[in-house]
Amino acid sequence: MTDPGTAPFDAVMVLSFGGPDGPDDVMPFLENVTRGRGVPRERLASVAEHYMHFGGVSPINRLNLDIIDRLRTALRDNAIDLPVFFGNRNWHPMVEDTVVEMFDAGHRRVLVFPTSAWGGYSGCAQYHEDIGRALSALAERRPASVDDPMTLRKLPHYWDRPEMIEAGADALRAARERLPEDVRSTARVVFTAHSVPSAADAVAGPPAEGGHLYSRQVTAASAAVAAAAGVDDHDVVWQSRSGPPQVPWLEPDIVDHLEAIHADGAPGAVVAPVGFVSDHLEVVWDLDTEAAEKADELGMPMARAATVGTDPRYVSMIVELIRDQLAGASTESTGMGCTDNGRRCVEGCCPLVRPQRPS
Ligand SMILES: CC1=C(CCC(=O)O)c2cc3nc(cc4[nH]c(cc5[nH]c(cc1n2)c(C)c5CCC(=O)O)c(CCC(=O)O)c4C)C(CCC(=O)O)=C3C
Ligand SMILES: [Fe+2]
Repeated sequence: MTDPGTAPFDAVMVLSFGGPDGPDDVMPFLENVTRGRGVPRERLASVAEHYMHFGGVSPINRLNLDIIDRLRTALRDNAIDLPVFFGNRNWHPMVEDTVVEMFDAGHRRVLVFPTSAWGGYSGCAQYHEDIGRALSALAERRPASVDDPMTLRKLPHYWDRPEMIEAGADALRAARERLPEDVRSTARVVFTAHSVPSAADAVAGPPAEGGHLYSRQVTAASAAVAAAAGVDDHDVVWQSRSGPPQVPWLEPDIVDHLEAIHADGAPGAVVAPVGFVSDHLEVVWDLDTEAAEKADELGMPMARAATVGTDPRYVSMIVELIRDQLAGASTESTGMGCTDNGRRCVEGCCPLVRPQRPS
């Protein structure tokens, strides 16, 4: 038998968040997402409403299937003969089922591409946990896997890859071109990413680095995209906060921020969703609906930049990440976020912080 530590990789799994495929899926999906994590009932009901505006269907599954389709083509074009599987944290196909399916098909060394580019609990550690949970399910459902184990290697954070920065910069320029001509050069450029509890961000990253890994990465990605697009000045804001209102999350919120820059005299805004790779619900609801309505109400022209997932460079980047591994990269040499079988990147990094309710 080949040593499982050195055998070549034999499959790829795209690991994502998941989303409902119809109205009956919405509540069970939301219950999976929150799994006992202090999200108030009212917030769930209002998020369910957002999904219901789109017939109870999140665009995320279709968008991921499209990325997978293009990835299969790109692997074939690069003579990389690896099948691509799909698994999710919160909705079907569930990662637990996909890992059993891969095992049954004979795969033992799998590269896992997460649809989050980031560090932090929600962007990285929780994907490691998904892998760990799927391996526990495998051990229960396929006892033979204990003696014939699988290795699932999560690929590293990729927010800083040149393909991401260049695709983001082109999307930003294209959005600016869609604004009325008289505000194009003076519109405020605003980058946005998913908010997280401030306490979670404070402990994100290797303990020795002083935390805030996620917000530091989002800030650095925004600066790099702005520079590549020739933008001198920009803001970084947050969106889609959840949790009880008394618990602090990263601020300012995009909608409040539009009011603030309008009051400050901004003649228009370009909103760039740097935190997301595709136009899933957080983008089409929180930006294209809520933020766009606010901009309308203020009479301030706003253009939303495309997410990078549709850019061919996104899929080229995935191929490069895979190629590095096929060339023998180790988890240590690969960069932060890359570990096997759900291990944390660094001892004690990115712990789950339970929301503290004020006493
Ligand atoms: C950092 C981050 C990313 C980016 C990294 C990544 O891409 O992974 C992200 C992505 C996404 N978040 C998404 C949806 C939701 N996030 C929620 C809740 C939460 N997100 C959080 C953080 C993040 N989330 C946090 C700290 C919570 C609080 C509760 C908890 O700790 O779990 C809830 C529950 C209801 C609510 O509270 O809003 C929903 C429905 C969708 C799918 C949209 C679709 O269906 O198209 C996607 C891609
Ligand atoms: Fe989220």
